Amino acid sequence: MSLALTGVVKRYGERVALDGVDFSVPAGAVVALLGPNGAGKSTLVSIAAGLLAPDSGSVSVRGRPGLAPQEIGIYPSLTVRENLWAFAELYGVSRRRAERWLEPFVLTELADRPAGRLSGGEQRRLHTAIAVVHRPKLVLLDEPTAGADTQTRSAILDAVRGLAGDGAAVVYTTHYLPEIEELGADVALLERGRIIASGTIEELVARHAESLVEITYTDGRTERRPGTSLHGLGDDVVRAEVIRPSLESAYLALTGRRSAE
Ligand SMILES: Nc1ncnc2c1ncn2[C@@H]1O[C@H](COP(=O)(O)OP(=O)(O)OP(=O)(O)O)[C@@H](O)[C@H]1O
Repeated sequence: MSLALTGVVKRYGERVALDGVDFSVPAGAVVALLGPNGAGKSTLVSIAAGLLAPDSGSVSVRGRPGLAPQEIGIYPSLTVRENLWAFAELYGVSRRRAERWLEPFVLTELADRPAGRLSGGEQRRLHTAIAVVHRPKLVLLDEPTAGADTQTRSAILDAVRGLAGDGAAVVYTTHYLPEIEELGADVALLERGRIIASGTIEELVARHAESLVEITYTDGRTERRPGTSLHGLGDDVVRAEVIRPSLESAYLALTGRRSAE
């Protein structure tokens, strides 16, 4: 395993952020870590990165992980190229090798621009490239596509596929389920500090998903009914959406929430 957490507990004062988590990722796998706000995803990623120590349990990591936290961390006054050089130097990676990351993250044409003057999406691509500059065996990406445009999203997804193809283990947190389906990633669902479900997308869908109709009424109430029938809806319905068995409906069945809620 490139990453293995066993029985990990983490508290912030009285608050239990992780409550006995077993989580492992083999080489070459991409595991999407899903869960509602406050479930403990960032805490788990920070522990895997070695930034936080668990209160109990054990953590085993192969090599020095590459971490892209939620908050973008770049040197704004340095150019894109110089940012890659600066982080490469920390890891003893040559400048030439560091620059190989320009292309997969669609940064070649921006290489000589100061990073502080890039758009949000461009900065996020650089931030992610920096995390992998030393070709880590374990890559930790905390909401790498938050607020990303289409180009950034697809560059990051392609890069993730490439990294896993080269044998890295990738942990990927997101609230956006279609990209998990696009990646074909395995899934671990965290809620209130516990892993409540894990497996391949197909396994989660087979075990937990059912068809649902989500009905929104004029007074703003929302109701979810099993099945796919739209018959017999009254005049007080403003919207009715059929949610077919999918990762989204499995997530809903497990957490009682839509993924974006
Ligand atoms: N530094 C901190 N001090 C106190 N409580 C914290 C701290 N960091 C996180 N928490 C709490 O621990 C719990 C887990 O937080 P965490 O940030 O790991 O969740 P998350 O799943 O990453 O959430 P999100 O999807 O909103 O990013 C939450 O209840 C949060 O309020």
